[in-house]
Amino acid sequence: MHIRIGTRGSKLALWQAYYVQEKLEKAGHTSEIVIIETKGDKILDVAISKIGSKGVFTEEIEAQLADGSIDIAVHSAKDMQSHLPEGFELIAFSEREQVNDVVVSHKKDFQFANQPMVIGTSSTRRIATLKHFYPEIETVDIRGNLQTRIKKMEEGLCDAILLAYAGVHRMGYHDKIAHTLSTEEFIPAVGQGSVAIEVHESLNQEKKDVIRFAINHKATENCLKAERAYLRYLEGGCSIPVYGLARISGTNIEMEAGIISLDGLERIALKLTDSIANAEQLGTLMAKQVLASGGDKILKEIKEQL
Ligand SMILES: NCc1[nH]cc(CCC(=O)O)c1CC(=O)O
Repeated sequence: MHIRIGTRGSKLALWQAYYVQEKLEKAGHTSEIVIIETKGDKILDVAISKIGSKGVFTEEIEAQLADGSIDIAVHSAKDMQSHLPEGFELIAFSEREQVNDVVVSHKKDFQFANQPMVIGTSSTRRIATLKHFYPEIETVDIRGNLQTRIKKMEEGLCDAILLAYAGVHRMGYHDKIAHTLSTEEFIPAVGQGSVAIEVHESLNQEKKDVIRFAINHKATENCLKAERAYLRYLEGGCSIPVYGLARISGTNIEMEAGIISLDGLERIALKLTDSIANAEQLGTLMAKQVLASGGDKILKEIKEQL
């Protein structure tokens, strides 16, 4: 079968598209990559929260899925909204790689610790978590793709930056990893480390099946079902510091998730377990318990502040 793969043109997005292409090829399918520029790629100097975060990196891609110009779109799973627009669905999740956030530094003798230093990150989740566990550390806003961020750091903006291991690994910057953050403190963003395949419901079923068979990793899919159900119930957009990580343990799924106030003072992190078959219910139950444990108040405050 021949599959047309739509993707953004950033280096990370292209890595993901080639990764999917390779998996399709191994399963005996040919494919081509179609690069699509989105509004989010064109507007570089305005904070995403100001353009309205919904769909700025996906609208143009979804238009091509809907009219059949492309068969699938490839995304970082963690960048996908918890509610997709009507008619779109995620049909596969690639095997998740190491989920941790990492500290990347250009300084040879860099030591990550709770002592004065400047760390670059624009993620509200990472900023609040640093404030909670490492109050001595100062943060500075840093934007752009990985290459741009590393350049800004080397030019002196900060001592180190916080990134997802997955992106650092995909871009080949292992040698700059100074420290791997524990998932106990830095619970990652929902979906971190997996690549998601989006289609329009009109795509023919045989193609959907073939693509799912070539790319989907069942254990990752179950974990992401729980995590995305959690995010969906909270209606947390990407600028809200909620986190959630599910892992398979035998026939069970173990989930750790919560929310943190923007100043880092109030942090909720709960653990729940259920059987794999109840992955989605587990995510929803987690959201209800996080809200009931004070998360509702934190979420309300965050929405007022952002
Ligand atoms: N928010 C941007 C983004 N989207 C996906 C990744 C990395 C790859 C992944 O986690 O799947 C990153 C960079 C980062 O957070 O450091």
